[in-house]
Amino acid sequence: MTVRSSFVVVANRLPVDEVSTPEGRQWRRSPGGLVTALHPVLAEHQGTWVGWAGGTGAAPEPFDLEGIRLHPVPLSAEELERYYEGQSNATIWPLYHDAVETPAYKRRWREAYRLVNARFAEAAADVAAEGATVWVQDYQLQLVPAMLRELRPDLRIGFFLHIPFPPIELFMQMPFRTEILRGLLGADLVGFQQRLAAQNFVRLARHLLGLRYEGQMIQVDGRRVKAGAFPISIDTKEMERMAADPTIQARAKEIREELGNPRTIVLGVDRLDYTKGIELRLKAFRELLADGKLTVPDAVMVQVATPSRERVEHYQALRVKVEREVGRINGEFGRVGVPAVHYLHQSYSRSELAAMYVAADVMMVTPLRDGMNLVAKEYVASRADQGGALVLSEFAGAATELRQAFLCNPHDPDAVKDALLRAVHVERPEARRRMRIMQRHLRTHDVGHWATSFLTELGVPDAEAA
Ligand SMILES: O=P(O)(O)OC[C@H]1O[C@@H](O)[C@H](O)[C@@H](O)[C@@H]1O
Repeated sequence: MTVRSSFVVVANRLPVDEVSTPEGRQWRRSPGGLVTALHPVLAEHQGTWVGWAGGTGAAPEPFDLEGIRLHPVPLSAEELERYYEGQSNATIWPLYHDAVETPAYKRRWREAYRLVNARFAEAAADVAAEGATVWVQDYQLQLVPAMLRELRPDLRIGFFLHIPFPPIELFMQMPFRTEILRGLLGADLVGFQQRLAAQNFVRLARHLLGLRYEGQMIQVDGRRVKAGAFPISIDTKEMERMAADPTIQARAKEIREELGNPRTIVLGVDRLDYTKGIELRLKAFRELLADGKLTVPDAVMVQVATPSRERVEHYQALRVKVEREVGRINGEFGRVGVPAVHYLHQSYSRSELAAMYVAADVMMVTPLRDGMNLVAKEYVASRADQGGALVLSEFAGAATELRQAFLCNPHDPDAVKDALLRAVHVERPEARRRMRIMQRHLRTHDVGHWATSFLTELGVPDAEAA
């Protein structure tokens, strides 16, 4: 029997991982910030999360986990290739990130995207109670709001885009641009990470459909659709607590020792994605070694590059480039047993990452374009000792809030080198001052604050539960 909920989240992925235990395969809640933020609201409303459970073929039956109903949506192998790897991650992802890699446009990908979006919309329509609130997440599901409204005009529908929303000139490249825009306009509230992105959206509605707007309110088919900025954040308290844990602190010390107790550890933690600016960061480090401004083993770099979207061509090409650069740096500047760059193409647990944050003197977050970048926020929250320094690209959404970071333009190699050197040599009191201000901001602007602001704006009565 289908359980109906008054609060439904729809996202490409379910917030669960399948793990092997002695009792067999089991589902575990994944540690992401989004599910942490939404858990109280979901639990309070006997909420349902609609999403893909990973894998292809038949989906598991709906199940309950820690007070949330999980409703899996199936994807066939062909849909995985066309909807997820193709349209979502080889068309929309690069286009929305300033086309830093060339987007590919394929009709069969679009068709699969339509079909899969319709499947998600139908699943949401099935599980939503009369008058329920449905919150649709991210670029993989931009057609869902309009499809869902068509099926269920009684629902209150919110949409949040976690990645950037491009300026009109770029968006206009998209072959089915009107359909995407109409899809988003099916929501009552469309949320973005940045004010500029919300402005891009309302201007696009006028440009493409001739719709009138006032401020952030668009008039469409006799309805009002509101756009707004809601910068996402992390579970600050949980990050602070984890980083302060004695076992994490001990592990951080151990990491420093394993690296040979260098004076400066420079850290990068990213999905291996071409938007993240991993190569330009490596290049900046190499040039500083070549200039003699940094030396091995006084300074070492650790780059975690989590495997991601590995069957998509641009990602395969990036891996080759990054690994070539790492090899070049180690070849030129490493010694036996003392590499200059420790490159880790692996996934790490949250606790190991927390220990790396605590161990690092300088964190480098240098995306060419990023909706927010939560790694930057996690690093700041993890430094209860107010040590460390953050180098941050101006093109990460986080730069709007973390103004005390060492900000740089990632397109300018000299600016990246300069920011890195300033972060390496910053005086302790100045570094502490910067960290303190950023930490204060994150304590009030955590992921719970994000969810509450969005849901309150959407008109959910007891959104404070978030
Ligand atoms: O789900 P993927 O393709 O592994 O990527 C990880 C995440 O990357 C984020 O940046 C996207 O906004 C998410 O929607 C996505 O889930």
